[in-house]
Amino acid sequence: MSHGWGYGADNGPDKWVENFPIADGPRQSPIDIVPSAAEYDSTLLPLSLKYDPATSKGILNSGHSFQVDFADDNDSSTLTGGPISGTYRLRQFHFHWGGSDDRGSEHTIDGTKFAAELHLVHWNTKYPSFGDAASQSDGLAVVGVFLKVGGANPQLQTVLDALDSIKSKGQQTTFENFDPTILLPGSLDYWTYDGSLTTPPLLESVTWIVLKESISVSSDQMTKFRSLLFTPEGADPNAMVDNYRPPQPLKGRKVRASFQ
Ligand SMILES: Cc1cc(C)cc(S(N)(=O)=O)c1
Ligand SMILES: [Zn+2]
Repeated sequence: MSHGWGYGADNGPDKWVENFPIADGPRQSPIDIVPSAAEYDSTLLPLSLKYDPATSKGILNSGHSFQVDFADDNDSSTLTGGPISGTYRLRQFHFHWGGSDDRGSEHTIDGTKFAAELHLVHWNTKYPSFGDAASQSDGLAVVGVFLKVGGANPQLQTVLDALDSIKSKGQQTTFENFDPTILLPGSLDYWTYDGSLTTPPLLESVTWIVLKESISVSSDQMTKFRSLLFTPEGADPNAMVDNYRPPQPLKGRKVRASFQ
């Protein structure tokens, strides 16, 4: 039984192309963002993120990260404006992080890694479902937010307090009445480019919207992320750390900025 993809030496990002040839595709993510090379686009609209806390459902250890899932059977929690057309519904958010504070983000800025990165995943309601949207070139929109080590983040702590209940792969618990807006920085200025999912199946269906302003996280809070396990209960424990893909070739893509 060949083991599935992961982030280890034998099944990590450099090996994914063996089972997912799109890994070498023309619009892969993440990328290194070079602000001086990004083009200000005055036609880009402000982001409009409208989330209803009543749509948050549960929190799950997926074995690759942890995610908070949202009810997406109506337009209660949506992304509109920004670089996208139409309405995209919030599906889930999750994080990527490192084994130490000097690494962990997927996107980088002028080669600088952050300790972690938050992804808020939305799907285009012109398609009937998330699954359908995920295979379409304009199917998904992911808002990325960098976590920079500094002062403790009280808003993040409410999420981290739930991690004791989902230590192992496959564990989940309820996580209700949570508004992810509280995780966002003060400014919604962003860079945007056409990319992909950053984990298999690496589908090239994502409009990436990476916020310029980071949110804070303390070193102690980073330790909490690292208390999770890649492995299910009863298996040899393998700490969930370094669950990030490194930047991929730009291959001629333009990165636009919503700000000057
Ligand atoms: C596989 C996968 C699924 C989802 C919903 C989101 C991602 S990511 N890391 O590109 O935001 C990856
Ligand atoms: Zn992600």
